[in-house]
Amino acid sequence: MGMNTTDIGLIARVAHLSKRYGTGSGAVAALDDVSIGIRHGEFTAIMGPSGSGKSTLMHVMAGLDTASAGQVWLGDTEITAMGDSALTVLRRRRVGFVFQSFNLVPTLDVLGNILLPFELDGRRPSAKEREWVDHLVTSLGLLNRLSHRPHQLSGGQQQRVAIARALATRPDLVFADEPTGALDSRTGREVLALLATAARDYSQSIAMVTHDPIAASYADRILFLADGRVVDDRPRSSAEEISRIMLGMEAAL
Ligand SMILES: Nc1ncnc2c1ncn2[C@@H]1O[C@H](COP(=O)(O)OP(=O)(O)OP(=O)(O)O)[C@@H](O)[C@H]1O
Repeated sequence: MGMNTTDIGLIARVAHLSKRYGTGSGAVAALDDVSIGIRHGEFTAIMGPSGSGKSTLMHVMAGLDTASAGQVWLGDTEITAMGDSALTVLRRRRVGFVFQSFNLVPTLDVLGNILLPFELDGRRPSAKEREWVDHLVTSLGLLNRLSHRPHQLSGGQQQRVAIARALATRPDLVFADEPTGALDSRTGREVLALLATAARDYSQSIAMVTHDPIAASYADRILFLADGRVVDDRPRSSAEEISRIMLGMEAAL
């Protein structure tokens, strides 16, 4: 309890986290006493069968949903103690998101979408931040697409824009929710390789929710959820090993 989250190499942490939906006999325990840490600079996959609580865990960790019990920290900030408006500011400044559906603003061009987090924070990027954005644009292969609108881009290109936007402010933690769910398998692998590179080269902490063993095989670490509980915690594993663990979990349900 005395140790700060960041002192122990964690960028986020949850302790005895529970989330119930509904009341009485219709109540569902989406999360049941979950305690985990997300390590700084790692690409962490959160896996589990449908209904195991993956999305709920991500939403509560990102301050998008409230906990029924337990605590959540982002860095040394306990977000379970914060109100809605403080959480909105924290999400804007310290968290990035990559969604299955890309969630780009259709009326903004690529550059406008990438710079949106600064816009929403009511400021312009500093010279250093603009340099970083230029670097991201180049390394993600978006340089000759900057004035295009999202509908003029392929799915893979749209997801690369979403990744650039998520990394633009160098957030403490990027949450990726089934980021390859809408992509063909080759494009999906490219996107996963980009996320893995962001963790390796930029020490970007990433937490990715997925039910796809191939996607999880790109992660440095894999947390397995079943029935709202953490049931396994593995270092980088092959898609075959991950599939075996998942099959074992489903057989046990
Ligand atoms: N808003 C809600 N109201 C009631 N029950 C909910 C709500 N959201 C989730 N649940 C329930 O909580 C449990 C966990 O759901 P969650 O969406 O977190 O699972 P998941 O692992 O992300 O599933 P999937 O892979 O299918 O998206 C499920 O039993 C689900 O039905």
